[in-house]
Amino acid sequence: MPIQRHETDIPVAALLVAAGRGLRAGGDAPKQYRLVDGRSVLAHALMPFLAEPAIAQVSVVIGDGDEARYADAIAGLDTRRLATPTQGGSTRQDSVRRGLLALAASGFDGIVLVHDAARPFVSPAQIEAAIAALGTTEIAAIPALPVTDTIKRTDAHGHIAETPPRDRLVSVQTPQAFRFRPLLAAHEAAVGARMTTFTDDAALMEWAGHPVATFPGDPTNVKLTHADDFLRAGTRSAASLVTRVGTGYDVHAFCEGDHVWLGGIRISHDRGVLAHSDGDVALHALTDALLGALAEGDIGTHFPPSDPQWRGAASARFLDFAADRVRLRGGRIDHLDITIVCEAPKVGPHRDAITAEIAAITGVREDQVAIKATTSERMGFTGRREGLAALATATIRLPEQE
Ligand SMILES: Nc1ccn([C@@H]2O[C@H](COP(=O)(O)OP(=O)(O)OP(=O)(O)O)[C@@H](O)[C@H]2O)c(=O)n1
Ligand SMILES: C[C@](O)(CO)[C@H](O)COP(=O)(O)O
Repeated sequence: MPIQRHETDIPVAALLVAAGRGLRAGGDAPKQYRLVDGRSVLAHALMPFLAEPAIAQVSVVIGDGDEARYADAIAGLDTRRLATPTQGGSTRQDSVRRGLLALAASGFDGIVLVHDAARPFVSPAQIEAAIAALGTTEIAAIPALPVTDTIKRTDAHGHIAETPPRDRLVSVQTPQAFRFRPLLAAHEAAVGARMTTFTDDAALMEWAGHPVATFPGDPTNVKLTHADDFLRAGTRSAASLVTRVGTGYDVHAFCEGDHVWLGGIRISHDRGVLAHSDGDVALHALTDALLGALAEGDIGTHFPPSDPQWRGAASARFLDFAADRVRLRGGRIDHLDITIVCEAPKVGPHRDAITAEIAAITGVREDQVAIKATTSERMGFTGRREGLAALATATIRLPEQE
């Protein structure tokens, strides 16, 4: 697994706490496992962390008995940087502490981003802002938003006791960024001092005497807390993403050989294909379709044929890159449609395997992948069995603000 580093070369880990019971939200399952726009809240929250190149490791803290729900939630995600989940505690504070201890046991040290699984709308920009805000000098940095309502403190009878001046009040969110060792030490010290009612990790760091910096939060990065939040979440999620469609086309000529690669599958054939990479026309067309939907150039822009490192490369790498770009931009893939044009080899017997392979590479369900094939009725270069062609269409959704 390639471990990518923060620009200061300090390893960065993300810790998502998902062990709460969601009592205020109600429902049949803890809120992080409920679906918003076809995906669990936890999957929404995880995806931008899994796609962030600066993050080397993502750990999730889950509730006792939630193992099957967790397995369902992460199915189809890119789990290469996802650690085995840790069992949480009875409070958020205890769950974070347990997650930190598991990270320490794995030998981790560096920067940790602590995020609520109940905040599914976290953007790649907020994750990058958290890392940047910590920079090389801060110990803690948290996203903060100025409050727009007047905030009051009440007494035990519900009467107003105080109206603090609003100009310095902020409401804070996650992801909160910390130097790992001081955060773990603060958590351990708090347990030792029986200080167990902190509602965020920054409050723990304040208690331990550390300065906590702020950076601008994101009003859309709400925490789903009450049942009504789910009604608003469905609307927000659908409204904030716009549909983009991209198309791709690729051809390769046959040459001497005994197999071709099609849709990530090696198929025995009496010809090979002339290509710099493995010559998989289906994956090349699909990569271009995704890059087209993103308006981020084409396969040659990112993987120039003049670059020797791509000689013989598995085209799954190109497709994986394009699918990661969608996630990194906070988007999602809705549908992938491919038509392969050739007289031979026959695609039908391999359709299911190709579908499964493309779904696995791109992190979508198999029912979001359509594989079709046709001959060109013996006309043209495919009809004369001189080569293979593929066309692809990718439908994705991207955040509107982009
Ligand atoms: N024992 C706990 C309690 C909370 N959390 C996590 O901390 C985040 C913020 O907590 P909150 O919104 O309070 O979630 P719940 O505790 O699940 O909600 P409730 O208080 O309504 O039961 C959530 O991602 C939640 O899963 C956790 O990991 N372990
Ligand atoms: C961490 C947090 O999301 C920051 O706003 C918040 O404090 C969590 O509070 P809760 O009591 O767990 O809902």
